[in-house]
Amino acid sequence: MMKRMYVAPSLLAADFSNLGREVDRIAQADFLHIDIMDGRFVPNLSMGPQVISALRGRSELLFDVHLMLEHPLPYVEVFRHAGADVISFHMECADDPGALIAAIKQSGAKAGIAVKPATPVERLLPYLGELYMVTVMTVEPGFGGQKLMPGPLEKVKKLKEQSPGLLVEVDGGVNRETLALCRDAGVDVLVAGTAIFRAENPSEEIAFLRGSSSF
Ligand SMILES: O=C(CO)[C@H](O)[C@H](O)COP(=O)(O)O
Ligand SMILES: [Fe+2]
Repeated sequence: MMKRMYVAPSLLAADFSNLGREVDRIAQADFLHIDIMDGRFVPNLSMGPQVISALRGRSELLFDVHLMLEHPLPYVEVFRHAGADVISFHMECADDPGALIAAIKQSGAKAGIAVKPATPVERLLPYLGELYMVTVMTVEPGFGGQKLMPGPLEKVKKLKEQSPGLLVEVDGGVNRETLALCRDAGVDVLVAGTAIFRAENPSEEIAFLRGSSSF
């Protein structure tokens, strides 16, 4: 029996002139992945809390907010208030990961940590017991539409061995072609922007990635 994976379409690849309608097109997903970029930690800017607030009334999906911010702490409460269910920050810019996890939990959200492709998984180990999710980046953060790097998938295996109950998400370049690599590594949550939002039929892509379809 194939493991059923969770699917998190990444809003970054949606048609920004029609975000409400775009969210309706992926209503049968599990999470909505929302990339927040500050132009400092990553060389790109994306969107702010207003977009999340605007979509919150339109969607019942769990909002999985991926903060690519150099200084995330002051924004935890802001994004929770806007409607985030899961808030993940980057290990590479966390002076005090314990304090960030505590702030996210205090806000009422579930806590996650994301890691860039070159960041060793060992840096996460002290925090695994406190986390709902770890996001393993399979591209350099900053842009959608890149090619998946297989190397970081080794981290997924290690994380699942250490902490079987933790949700391990992969982010970057996930599509029909790279799905098997992710599945073999033991991934729980697939982020897919381009593959889902640029598809003619996003529902079909979601079902295919999830493993509940025999396309
Ligand atoms: O965090 C991200 C980029 O920093 C995005 O979530 C990611 O790139 C998803 O887009 P795609 O599926 O098109 O690769
Ligand atoms: Fe992301």
